[in-house]
Amino acid sequence: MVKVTVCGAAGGIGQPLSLLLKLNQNVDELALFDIVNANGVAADLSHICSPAKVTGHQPANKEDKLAITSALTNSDLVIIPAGVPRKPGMTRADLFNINASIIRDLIANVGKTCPNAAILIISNPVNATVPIAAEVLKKLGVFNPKKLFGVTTLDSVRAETFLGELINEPPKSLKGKISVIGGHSGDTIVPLINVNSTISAKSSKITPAQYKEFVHRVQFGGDEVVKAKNGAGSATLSMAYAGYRFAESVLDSVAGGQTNTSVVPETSYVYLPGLPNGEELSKKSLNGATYFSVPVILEKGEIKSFINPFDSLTITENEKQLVSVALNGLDKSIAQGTNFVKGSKI
Ligand SMILES: NC(=O)c1ccc[n+]([C@@H]2O[C@H](COP(=O)([O-])OP(=O)(O)OC[C@H]3O[C@@H](n4cnc5c(N)ncnc54)[C@H](O)[C@@H]3O)[C@@H](O)[C@H]2O)c1
Ligand SMILES: O=C(O)C[C@H](O)C(=O)O
Repeated sequence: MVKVTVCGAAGGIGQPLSLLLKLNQNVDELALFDIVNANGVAADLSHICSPAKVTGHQPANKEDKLAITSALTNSDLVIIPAGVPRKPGMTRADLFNINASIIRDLIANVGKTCPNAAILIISNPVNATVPIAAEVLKKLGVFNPKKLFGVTTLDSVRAETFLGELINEPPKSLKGKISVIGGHSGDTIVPLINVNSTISAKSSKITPAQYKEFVHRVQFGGDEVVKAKNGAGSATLSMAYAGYRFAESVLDSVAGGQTNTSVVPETSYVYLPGLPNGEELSKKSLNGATYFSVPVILEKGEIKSFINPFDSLTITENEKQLVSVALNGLDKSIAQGTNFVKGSKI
């Protein structure tokens, strides 16, 4: 019996993401929580003839705690795209003031109601909302670093698409052959295109200008969408696809035990000191950074191990330089998220 809860289910990401989850044959119950329209979205999806039973959970007023509790009770996987998106001219960091408290409060409910669930954080700024979630769970004494995931899959999806266009490869064949590590905003996002020899050989044919443009598009792909939507929000449909792709890996690992070796690891922004060999990676190659996105191997809904990108001899000096820039930006966001919870009552 697998229960998945989506918090923010009526939003631009929440609705298409919930649709994709409704189609997943491994899901027995899909609980949709939102402060608006959760019941409407649930009624709509419930008519689809797939196995998952869909339930809507919408608080009657600000004091109503029953809706979130019923949405989370017995949940195995909680996915959170709740919060505000960017408008043109904003950075993801500008969302902190509103989204930090939304994540803090939702995670406090997760920690109290379904502390063993795997948690996928989509809400921005991911670089800070994941540390917020970790600190809340630590305060509650239920933090399991193997089950807290910042969703950065959209960066991988973009890298596969944009590099595929450049080197004339179907993007599908690039899955797992390039890694996007670091964080999820601007120059904290670091695409590595040399981790696979076949791709590296093809990529070596692109010009330095094309490579520079590729890195920029991966780092600032979100801005392209924000600009094109012109005030109507940020990426929703590509994000629903990406969020589902990551959720599907988690669900596969729940259903099948260890991820099949033919299944490619997805990258996620995680708390390194809580993972086997994570502290070593952090100290040796990341100046002690505590949160970083790395390709993770899953087993039974949690991280079994991760792939250390620095073990690959193919990582270039240029890519190492991108990592050092990323670490500066990450430091500030991690401290901001951590300090926010220190001053909060949970
Ligand atoms: N990780 C990524 O790669 C990525 C990609 C795209 C967007 N995002 C982020 O995802 C978030 C959501 O984006 P969107 O376009 O779906 O926004 P949206 O405004 O369309 O939807 C957000 C939903 O969250 C709900 N919500 C607000 N407060 C809530 C609360 N306390 N509890 C439950 N639900 C609540 C709103 O009612 C709304 O339905 C934004 O922060 C955005 O920046 C992240
Ligand atoms: O750009 C945004 O604000 C949304 C998201 O993080 C994205 O990368 O598309």
